[in-house]
Amino acid sequence: MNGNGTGFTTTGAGGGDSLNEIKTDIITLTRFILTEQGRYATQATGDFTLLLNSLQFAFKFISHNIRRATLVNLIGLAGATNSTGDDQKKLDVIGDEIFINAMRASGKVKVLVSEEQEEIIVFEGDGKYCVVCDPIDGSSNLDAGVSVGTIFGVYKLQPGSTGGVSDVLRAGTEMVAAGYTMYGASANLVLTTGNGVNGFTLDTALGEFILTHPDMKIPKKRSIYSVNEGNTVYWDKPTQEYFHNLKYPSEGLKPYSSRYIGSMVADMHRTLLYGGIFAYPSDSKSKNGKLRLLYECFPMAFLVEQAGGLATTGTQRILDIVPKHIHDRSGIFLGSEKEVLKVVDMYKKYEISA
Ligand SMILES: O=P(O)(O)OC[C@H]1O[C@](O)(COP(=O)(O)O)[C@@H](O)[C@@H]1O
Repeated sequence: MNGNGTGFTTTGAGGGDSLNEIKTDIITLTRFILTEQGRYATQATGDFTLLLNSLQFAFKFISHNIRRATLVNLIGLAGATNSTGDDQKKLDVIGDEIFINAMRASGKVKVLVSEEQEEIIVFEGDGKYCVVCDPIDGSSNLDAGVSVGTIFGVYKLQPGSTGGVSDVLRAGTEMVAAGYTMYGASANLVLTTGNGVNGFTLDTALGEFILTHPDMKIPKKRSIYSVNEGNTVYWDKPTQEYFHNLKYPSEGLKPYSSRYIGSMVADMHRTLLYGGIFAYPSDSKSKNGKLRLLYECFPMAFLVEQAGGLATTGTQRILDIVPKHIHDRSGIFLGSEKEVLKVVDMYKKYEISA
């Protein structure tokens, strides 16, 4: 067991490296999950490992198609809209199909929710997991080659259930695993099963996700904010004052830096690594946010909390919310603990309660 609690070394010390620095003792995702299941899941049946194997196959297949999209005319619109009214990109449809087929083929999934599907999908068989996903998050950036990603969350089927919407209309606190794969310079999978957060990088030559970021911890504070300021006029007073204070700090303090890619996975990957705060506040009139609770907010909130950060609406912990519909949306602020606590304090100052 070494200092980073994962039991694995990524620096080579004791990792059995051969003389010329070729890493010969690499930790693949499957090896990592098998060890983790062995350590945490007393009655590990291997079902979760098989589910994760199907998930990583879907990520590799989607990554492959995104990389060659311009070459094989997979760029542009598919000519249809999805369940929440967004124009579907061709890769939204391809990513969705790849994900659905992989989850069906795993034999371990009973219920699937996808951003691209109006209703839940209930698979044949005795799968005991429910998966919620956004197959291609940030797809509005695809044609510009900006990083996009797949976001997912996993619930256990409720005891005695034969698979229905009530298996997924549950608080985020009931999720047993969550993560995202970002398709950027490389494909990065960031995963939690409730025992911390670990990051893996796809080695396309080996076709394996390799542990490269063990035991990720988000910095407690960092002067970086990430929000679409074009929406400022729609924000409520606490949100407007909060971001105003970051840009016009009191005497002697430096203003925060602004970073916004417009692809939640990419903005969250940077926030997890560097710290700071990402937000998509709700509209003060409709009280509606843009990002979907089940397959965008919950998985990211689970990861951030497991990495030592916080996730809130401003007045409520994101993971405590119980959705009423599978495509419900919510306002969200998440990231470094000290940054998010300033948002909570601002809402308290305005006495705005949940
Ligand atoms: O363009 P906006 O309004 O800033 O919204 C950007 C946000 O919307 C999203 O693109 C929504 O995701 P989808 O692409 O999955 O619909 C997020 O990735 C991103 O954070």
